[in-house]
Amino acid sequence: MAEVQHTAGRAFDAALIDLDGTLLDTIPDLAFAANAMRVDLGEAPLREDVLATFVGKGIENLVRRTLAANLDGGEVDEDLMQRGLASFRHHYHLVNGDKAQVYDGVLDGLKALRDQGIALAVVTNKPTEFTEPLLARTGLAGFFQVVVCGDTCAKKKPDPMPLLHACERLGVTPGRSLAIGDSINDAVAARAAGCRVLAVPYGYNEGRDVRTLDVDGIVASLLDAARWAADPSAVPAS
Ligand SMILES: O=C(O)COP(=O)(O)O
Ligand SMILES: [Mg+2]
Repeated sequence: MAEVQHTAGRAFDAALIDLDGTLLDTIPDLAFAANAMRVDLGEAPLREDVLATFVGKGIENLVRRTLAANLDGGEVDEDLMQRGLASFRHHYHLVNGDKAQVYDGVLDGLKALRDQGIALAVVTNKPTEFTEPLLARTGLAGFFQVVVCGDTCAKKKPDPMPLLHACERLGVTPGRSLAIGDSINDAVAARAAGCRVLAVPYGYNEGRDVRTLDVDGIVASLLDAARWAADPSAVPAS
C-alpha cells in the first residue's frame, strides 16, 4: 500500500473503533456471565484469564467455547448451545457494565480524533442488545455517529462487511478510514475492507500476541492512535 499522506491535510475521514478490549475492559462482566451459565448447566467455573481468550468472535462463539472449555469450540450439542445462550444472555443482561472500565487514553483519544474532524463509529461483534446499554452506561455513546454491532450485518468481523457498512453509513471511503482494534478479527476485517488499521496491545487477541497481527502499527492507547492519525512519524508505533 502507498504511504499515508499527511502533508496535504487530514488523512482520515473516519475512525472505526472496536469495543471489547479496545474502548472497554469488559472481561469481568463477560466472565461472570459465562461462569454463571456454566454453573446453571452443572459445570464448574473457568478461570477469568482463560475466558478472556474466548472473547472476540461474538456471543455465540463465547458461549460455544465456554461450554466446550476450549478455544476451538469443539462439538457442542445444539440443545446445550440453546440453553447456554439463554442462560448467558440472562446473566449478562444483569451485570453488563457493572465492572466495565474505560481504558486509559480512551476519552482523550476520542476527543483528539473528534478535534481532527474525524467521524467516529463503533464496530463491534457484541450484539446490539448489550452494546447500546453498555455505551450509554459508560458515557461513551455520545462520541459515536454510528454503531455497528455483531447482529447489524449478515456477517461479523473478521468479515469486512461491518466496517464497510459503517463507512457507508458515515458517507466515507474505506481508504480514508482508520480501524482501531485489539484482535485478529479487527485486523483481518480491516485489511479485507481496505482500511488502515492500528492495534492496541492491552485487549484480548484470543490469547495471541498482537505483534503477530498484520496491522499498520501497534499503539499503546487510543490517544496514541489519534496522534498517529494526525502524524504517523510522531508516534512510536511498533
Ligand atoms: O463480542 C465479542 O466477541 C467481541 O466484541 P468486539 O468486536 O467489540 O471486540
Ligand atoms: Mg475487541
